[in-house]
Amino acid sequence: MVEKIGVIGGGSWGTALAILLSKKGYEVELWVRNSKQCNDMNISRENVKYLSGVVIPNNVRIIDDLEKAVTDKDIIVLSIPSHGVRETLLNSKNYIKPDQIIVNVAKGIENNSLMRISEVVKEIIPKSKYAILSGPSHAEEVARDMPTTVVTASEDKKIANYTQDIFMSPKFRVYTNPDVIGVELGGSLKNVIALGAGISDGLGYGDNTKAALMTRGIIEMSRLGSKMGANNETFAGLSGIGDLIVTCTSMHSRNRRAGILIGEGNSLEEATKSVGMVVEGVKTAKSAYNLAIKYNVTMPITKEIYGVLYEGKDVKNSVVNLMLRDKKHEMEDVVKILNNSW
Ligand SMILES: NC(=O)C1=CN([C@@H]2O[C@H](COP(=O)(O)OP(=O)(O)OC[C@H]3O[C@@H](n4cnc5c(N)ncnc54)[C@H](O)[C@@H]3O)[C@@H](O)[C@H]2O)C=CC1
Ligand SMILES: O=C(CO)COP(=O)(O)O
Repeated sequence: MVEKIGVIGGGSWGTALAILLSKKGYEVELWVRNSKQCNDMNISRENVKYLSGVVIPNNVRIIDDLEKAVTDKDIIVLSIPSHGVRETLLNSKNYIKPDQIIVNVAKGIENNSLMRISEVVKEIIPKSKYAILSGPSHAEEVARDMPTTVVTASEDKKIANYTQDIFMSPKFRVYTNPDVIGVELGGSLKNVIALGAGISDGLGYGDNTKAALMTRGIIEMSRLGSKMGANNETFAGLSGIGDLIVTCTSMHSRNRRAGILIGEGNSLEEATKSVGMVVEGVKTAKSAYNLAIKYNVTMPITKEIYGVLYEGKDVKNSVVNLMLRDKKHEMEDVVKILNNSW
């Protein structure tokens, strides 16, 4: 049986995944919200704005009709920015049936509700079959067939295994993990740390500083995850440290690039405008900051990034604040986290 797949969201990631899935022989429809962009993509067979230089195969049907894109699909891939997921699901829920599998690839946490995407999906389509696909996977490289590894998580093992089979290819290796909370949090929270890594680069700091941000960053991500019910080991995997590494070090990273611009003295608005694609870490910084308060978890890096983005804090003062915190035993938190006694 040929699987029918609707990829909802024609940004860089949706386009790259539509190409990957179409090469596997599935029937793929790619929904692009903007009609002009949809038309342009049909003419040029390229997503010039979000993924230039990559040919979109003719067997990917590019459409702007959301109803058609979700109707009768075996799988619906949600590849829109996290802040657009709720609205898009509300607009399409009447056409989605409970036996269709929803694979979310967005990495973010809602600002007002502080909900993860699985929770948003469950609220709007209560009986849906849900999986998340996440990990170190820049669209620019996946679309060019560069070896990439990711993880899919679902509460239902059968759905995780099915999603693994659907996406797996010789250049795209998919692992499974039952920990939906951990995989969702890892992919979302790493974007906040990546903004920090970019800011550090923009300030002219070096590899030592970035290594510090990444190492202490994964610790505070795990700390929050632990309180929210994630499995701590997940943060040592592809959706945790793996994605943190790629996002903090790659020039493809939208979050890191925005951070660099902020570190160089640009405003948040100037930075996001210049990147021109979704910088999920900006909104997630607000959600993570509020989750840290809600769960009474210490997240110093996230707190400083929030201060820079939303309270007009000077980035240099933030570095000073982080460096001059109270003295600590390095492994204290780690042992507690690993023992699940945090
Ligand atoms: N680009 C990448 O390499 C990867 C991105 N992701 C995640 O995938 C999600 C999508 O990211 P990208 O494709 O990079 O974004 P993008 O910035 O390349 O494109 C976003 C797309 O979503 C559309 N859009 C924007 N706001 C919308 C809304 N409110 N409702 C419906 N559609 C809307 C835009 O028109 C555009 O087509 C994000 O959560 C991102 O973190 C995950 C892995 C890799
Ligand atoms: O999550 C991503 C790659 O795994 C994409 O986000 P960035 O572009 O910020 O790295």
